[in-house]
Amino acid sequence: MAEIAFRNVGKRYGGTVALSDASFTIHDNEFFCFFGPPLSGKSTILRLILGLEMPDHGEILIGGKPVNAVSPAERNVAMVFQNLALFPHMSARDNIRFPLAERKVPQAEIERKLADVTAKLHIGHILHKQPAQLSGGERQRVAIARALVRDPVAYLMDDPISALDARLREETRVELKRIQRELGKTLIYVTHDQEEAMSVADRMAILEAGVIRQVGAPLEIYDHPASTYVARLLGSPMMNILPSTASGRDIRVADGAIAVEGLAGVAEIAEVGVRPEDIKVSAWTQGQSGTPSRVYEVEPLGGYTVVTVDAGPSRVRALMRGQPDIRPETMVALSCDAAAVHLFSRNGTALSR
Ligand SMILES: Nc1ncnc2c1ncn2[C@@H]1O[C@H](COP(=O)(O)OP(=O)(O)OP(=O)(O)O)[C@@H](O)[C@H]1O
Repeated sequence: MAEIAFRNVGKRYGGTVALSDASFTIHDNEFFCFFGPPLSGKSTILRLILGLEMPDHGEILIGGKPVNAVSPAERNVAMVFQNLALFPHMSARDNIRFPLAERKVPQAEIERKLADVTAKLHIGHILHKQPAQLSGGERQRVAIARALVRDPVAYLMDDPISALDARLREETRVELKRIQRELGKTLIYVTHDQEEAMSVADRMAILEAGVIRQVGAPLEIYDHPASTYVARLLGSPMMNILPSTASGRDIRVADGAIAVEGLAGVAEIAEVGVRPEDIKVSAWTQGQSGTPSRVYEVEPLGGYTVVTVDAGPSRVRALMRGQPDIRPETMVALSCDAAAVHLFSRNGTALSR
């Protein structure tokens, strides 16, 4: 059992709060991501799990047992190096054997573990190669094999693919997800890339300045962000957060520039959120009811198009499929289904209706 849990864990460095009263549980065999902007506390969490840092307060549990007083070696969680670095002068085989040879594990046991992990990761045919002769995906499998050979209860990765170019990053994250599924081991993963977090994680925790703001499955958080902070972090283009005014129970969004049929509000509402893919854009025709808006810019991206519109006091982005016939400076009508609208209070927390 490799469930990893934090109970009210806090960590300061001098006057800086790196992690504030964090509580979460990472389940066994889960691909769990920590996601947040730079300096939000992601690496601090990994160092606390590894035992490289001690919490100021709170309890860390691995497999149900408190480990605050347990040394890093005895915790048996493995860190996969940043950018999946391998020793360049060693073959894949020697790279994988290294952590065991270093610990003076008997030769026969090294060979047995090597055979086991190579079979699991399907890399038997590349063991003789040097890292420079391997593809990005193969290097990744070898780097993971080197971490796994110790048979850790969980393995940790700190922004492991951030230095790769965009295309290789996309390939690598698919590969990572597949490897984790095949191995069925707990993988704890740090990234500052929202698309990467969404694509790989079974569940994720979103951080802001040392505070965990929301924990859940990526799509659950995407569909039900608990705050404007979280809403803005997930999705590209990001969610439009728009001022709203309520008259009675009716809500006017962006001074009426976005028509939302049947949207009923709650008293505390201050802002509404609408995802770009939920905004409908249609050409404005003279004499039509509602409020026209001017198209500010159009970005054709092939499979879809981003249309930026000056809607009342706000600039709104809409994501449209394909290549619609919409030009800059023309007038359009904007609308949205009531069900797709998120309501937020003045302090940015989500309101239920
Ligand atoms: N050893 C340290 N000494 C002093 N302050 C530290 C130390 N390690 C982290 N911090 C501070 O703690 C906070 C959290 O840092 P942390 O490295 O955990 O963030 P992060 O989200 O991993 O950032 P990044 O994405 O840039 O790696 C930051 O304000 C950082 O400056």
